Amino acid sequence: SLLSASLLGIDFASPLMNASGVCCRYNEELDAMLASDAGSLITKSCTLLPREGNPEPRYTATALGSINSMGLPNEGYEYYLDYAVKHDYAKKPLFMSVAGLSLEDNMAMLTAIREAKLPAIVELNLSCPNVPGKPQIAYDFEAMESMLEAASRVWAQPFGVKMPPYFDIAHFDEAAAILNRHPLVKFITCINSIGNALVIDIERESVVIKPKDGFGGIGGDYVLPTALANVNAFFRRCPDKQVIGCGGVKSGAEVFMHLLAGASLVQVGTALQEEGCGIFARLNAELAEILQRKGYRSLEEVRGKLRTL
Ligand SMILES: O=C(O)c1[nH]c(=O)[nH]c(=O)c1I
Repeated sequence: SLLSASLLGIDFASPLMNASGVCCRYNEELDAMLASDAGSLITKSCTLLPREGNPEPRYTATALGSINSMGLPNEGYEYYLDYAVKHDYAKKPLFMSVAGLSLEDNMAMLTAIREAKLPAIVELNLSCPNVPGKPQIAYDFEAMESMLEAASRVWAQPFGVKMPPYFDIAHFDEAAAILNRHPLVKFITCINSIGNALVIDIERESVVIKPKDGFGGIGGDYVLPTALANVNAFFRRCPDKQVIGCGGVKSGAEVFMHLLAGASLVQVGTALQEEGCGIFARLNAELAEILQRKGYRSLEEVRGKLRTL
């Protein structure tokens, strides 16, 4: 149909899904995603053991988006593996986000998930910005290379990566070259939040989240142009891979922008957190209206068709 999409040869009724971290920590949230009009769903990034995460308040919405320093709160990988074992893959595809605190933890989780022999799609999170003392992997190119080499060896089947935003053409070039050296990396999700921003409330003359003196990753309107640039930069540099767009989606228009930039699927974070799962019916309808108005009959016809001047 008009909104059909595919990734790794798997079919999706809609290109839309949640961004990992939103509406996906607990079974009830994942079931709400399953019942929604999203084409697929992804679990909260998981660690070997359950984590409470950072002290609250650790998420705040603003007029232009959101700021968070959650600190990787999750139920531990076995909780999400249980969900993946029970999931009905004929209903809609399921992604698992993995964000171990070390290379060894990631290998242990990937081994356990591999041994479960499930059709779940793995998105390896290389960009968690809020674990104090842990620099995010994708800003350390040697660490990223090592992680991808180990994950390719251990997982030994297609997977994807969740990337932070880059802001320098030389960094797009180097990161893409590393990803292109790992053929099992079949999709790239761009972007994670823009890390370590600071939101100030002038009434209280204060920061708005407790962890890290108020420093946190931002999402929403703040990040849309950066997200589109990262989607298009990796789409241009990685012709053998697919790109999942994430960042600044709140209407059909931004979904359409991500598709033009090269996205195969599109994730929704801040707007989902604020509006709830009903957003997917609205976004599907708004996207369909744009496609019909412009005479497109499939997402294929739009993907990567961004014109330059
Ligand atoms: O603080 C978090 O839990 C978090 N927050 C984000 O904005 N992105 C991430 O990948 C993660 I793992």
